[in-house]
Amino acid sequence: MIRNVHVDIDHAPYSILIGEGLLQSVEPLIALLAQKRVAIVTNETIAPLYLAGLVAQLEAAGVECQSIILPDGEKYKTWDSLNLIFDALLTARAERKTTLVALGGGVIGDMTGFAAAVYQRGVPFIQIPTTLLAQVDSSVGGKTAINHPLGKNMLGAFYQPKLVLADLSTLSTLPQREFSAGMAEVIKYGLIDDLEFLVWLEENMDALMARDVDLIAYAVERCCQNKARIVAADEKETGQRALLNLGHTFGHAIEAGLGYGVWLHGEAVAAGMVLAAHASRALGHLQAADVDRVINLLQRAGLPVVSPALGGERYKALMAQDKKVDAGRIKFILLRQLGEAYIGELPEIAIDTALLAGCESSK
Ligand SMILES: NC(=O)c1ccc[n+]([C@@H]2O[C@H](COP(=O)([O-])OP(=O)(O)OC[C@H]3O[C@@H](n4cnc5c(N)ncnc54)[C@H](O)[C@@H]3O)[C@@H](O)[C@H]2O)c1
Ligand SMILES: O=C(O)C(=O)C[C@@H](O)[C@H](O)[C@H](O)COP(=O)(O)O
Ligand SMILES: [Zn+2]
Repeated sequence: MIRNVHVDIDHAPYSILIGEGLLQSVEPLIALLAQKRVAIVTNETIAPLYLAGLVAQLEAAGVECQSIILPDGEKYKTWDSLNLIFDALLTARAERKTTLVALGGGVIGDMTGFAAAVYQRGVPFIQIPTTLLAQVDSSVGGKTAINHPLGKNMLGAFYQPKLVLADLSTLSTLPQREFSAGMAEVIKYGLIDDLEFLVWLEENMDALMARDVDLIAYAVERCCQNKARIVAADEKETGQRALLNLGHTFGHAIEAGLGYGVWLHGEAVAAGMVLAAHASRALGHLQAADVDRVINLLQRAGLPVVSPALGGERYKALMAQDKKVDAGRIKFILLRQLGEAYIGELPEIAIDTALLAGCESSK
């Protein structure tokens, strides 16, 4: 069964196709090519698993394929890696109608999308997400970026793909730690504005973590529906799209503070959502039992719920770089109740209370 979620952005609508074995029949991808030529961007881990099969199918359909294989890891989400893509495209004389195909997780997707936005001022691109995180979140919505040592995803562009092809079968090779990381973003959707889904996740988390394929398919579809709705209403994050940043103000500080790749993005978001829950409790919105519910669900997904002891001043300095900062004031995504997030500010005392409650002791 192929599930199809439509992303209804006026100037750039597209489909998210979700199903098992989609990489075995890539006709929908071929149908969208502006010329019979693609450059597939992937990494050293994914290439041996899925690249040859994809290339064989495309070549059988007469599509000329260039493969660009990058080093693997969040620490390579950099200008240097982006330049490797540009060098390869220019050397091969890739043209304006050549489609870039991102085959991989969020790191590959974010960098390929950015390269596509910039190469010859914009070429088509297609997402083939191969991690749970990429299938439920990063391949959808057109946020593309690289990191800077001073801040996460600081350089990038909004640039939508022409198609997202989420083959659930690729998750069979995904390590459990990475699967857990993706589950953090899944839980995020429930917390933001989908209480019914949050309850469903509480009921089904053990089966999801045991990789029940039907449940995973439903979760991926539900997350994509939620993200598509939010992104279609606010493509460039002038307002409500920022809700998708729940846990990220703290989480990005953890990623940059520890060094990119030490904690996975999803792990940092999980611990960051716990800090956001503690902060929401400090404001009087959540009860202790609500915070425990968040912690319990994340733990059942194999995720960290205690943040590293970077120190309050370091957290605040890193969060002061957040993209949601407005006139020097940090905007946080907070919870009015479970399933209802809002954009707000935090008094210093609430930040301190949250960090005290949610960080490892520095002793
Ligand atoms: N653009 C967005 O809206 C958005 C949303 C969420 C996260 N992100 C970004 O996404 C990145 C995290 O993405 P991620 O969690 O996918 O990490 P990732 O891209 O680093 O992939 C995780 C690991 O799994 C490996 N891998 C990928 N697919 C595999 C498969 N099928 N089998 C075996 N191994 C596989 C990768 O090589 C890597 O080692 C972060 O940089 C984050 O900032 C972007
Ligand atoms: O799509 C969005 O919008 C998100 O915020 C999704 C997040 O999960 C993702 O990590 C995103 O890259 C964070 O955005 P940023 O603008 O804070 O870098
Ligand atoms: Zn994220």
